[in-house]
Amino acid sequence: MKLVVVGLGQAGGRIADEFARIAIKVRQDRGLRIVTDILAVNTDTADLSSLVKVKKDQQHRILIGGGQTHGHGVAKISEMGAEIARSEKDNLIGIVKKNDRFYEADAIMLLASGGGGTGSGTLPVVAQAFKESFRDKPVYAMVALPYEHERQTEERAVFNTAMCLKSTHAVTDAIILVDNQRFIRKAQSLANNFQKINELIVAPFYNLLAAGEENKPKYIGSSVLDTGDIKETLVGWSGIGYGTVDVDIIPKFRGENNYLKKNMESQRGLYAMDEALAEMSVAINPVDAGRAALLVSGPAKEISLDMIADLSERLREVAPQAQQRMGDYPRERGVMDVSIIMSELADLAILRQFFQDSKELAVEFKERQKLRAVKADLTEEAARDVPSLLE
Ligand SMILES: Nc1nc2c(ncn2[C@@H]2O[C@H](COP(=O)(O)OP(=O)(O)OP(=O)(O)O)[C@@H](O)[C@H]2O)c(=O)[nH]1
Repeated sequence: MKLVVVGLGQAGGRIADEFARIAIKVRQDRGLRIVTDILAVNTDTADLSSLVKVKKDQQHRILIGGGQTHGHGVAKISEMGAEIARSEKDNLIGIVKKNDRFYEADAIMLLASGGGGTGSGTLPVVAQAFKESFRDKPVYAMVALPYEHERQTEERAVFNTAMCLKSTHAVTDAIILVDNQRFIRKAQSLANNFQKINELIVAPFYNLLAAGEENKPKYIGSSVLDTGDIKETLVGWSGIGYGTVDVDIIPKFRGENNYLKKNMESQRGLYAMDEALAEMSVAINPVDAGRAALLVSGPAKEISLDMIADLSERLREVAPQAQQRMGDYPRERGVMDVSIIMSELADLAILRQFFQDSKELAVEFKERQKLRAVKADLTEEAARDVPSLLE
């Protein structure tokens, strides 16, 4: 599968940069193309300059709203991000279309954080514009949700996220939710290490995108998870998970007993699958998933039909209502990994929390505004009889 990747705002740009890194790696290591173009769009010049892999020209690092922000961002005001995007959308559509390989792209992936102002505000507006202009390509969004401490202390982060999610859901084919907090559960030191978090976020896409593009017969699995499968799976609220196991962690069976040998192979796959489920990008209830896709990748010798059947059975157990798609990709060396997409999720507690909190915040913001207006009137009243120095 080939994507046009567009990162919006600082987080979006950095995640796009990570997509650029893996795209280069897939091209070098496997001779495959998984993206047709990667753009970073921002209201902040410094954020654009700090990227590493996204091409440096103005057609790839795109400054928008320079007239309003003078290149300094929108300071968390997502309404301003949205307004800027409305005036720049035709320009962005033009840039995306101009790329020679655009016709090869299977879908568009937009990336942003929910908590800032540029990414959260521009995302729904750009998604809607792309959806209307590029009718044959699905538009997906990936949204990084704020950390727990930001949810507790930064009202704007909650409010922006809720507005962004509600609006983006209305105009995209799927939203992949990425809860930043889940990526620091294991190691608190990751809190300030966005590069590492972004690597973890993007890791599942390496094989998921490459598997369907593979053209060498020996690397084509018995069941290919191709672009059509991913498009059929990615619908509505979605999460993504990735698990990996060292092939040597469960020693190879060297005896003659085929049953035990197969059993050990399956154990490796199941181990990686359990990790992928435990490490989903957002807390989900898999029982609630309407669609699921699983890709297992590993050395050809280690992937058997029995193992795929076992993984499929486990997936059926954990997500019994999901329309299931499975694939194998005999490519990796030394490791076996499993990538999982869970989609069409209806029961997401974290979403309800964002919407509920921001509903209360909206009321509070109005109250505060009223109070400020009353106080301003009182001050003006008090100043009325003071002589002015101006003519
Ligand atoms: N996953 C991830 N999250 C990030 C990254 N950088 C910032 N964030 C999160 O994104 C939110 C802040 O949004 P930014 O993307 O920095 O803001 P912006 O969209 O550029 O908007 P403004 O700065 O207001 O113009 C916070 O919740 C951060 O925790 C990143 O590289 N990766």
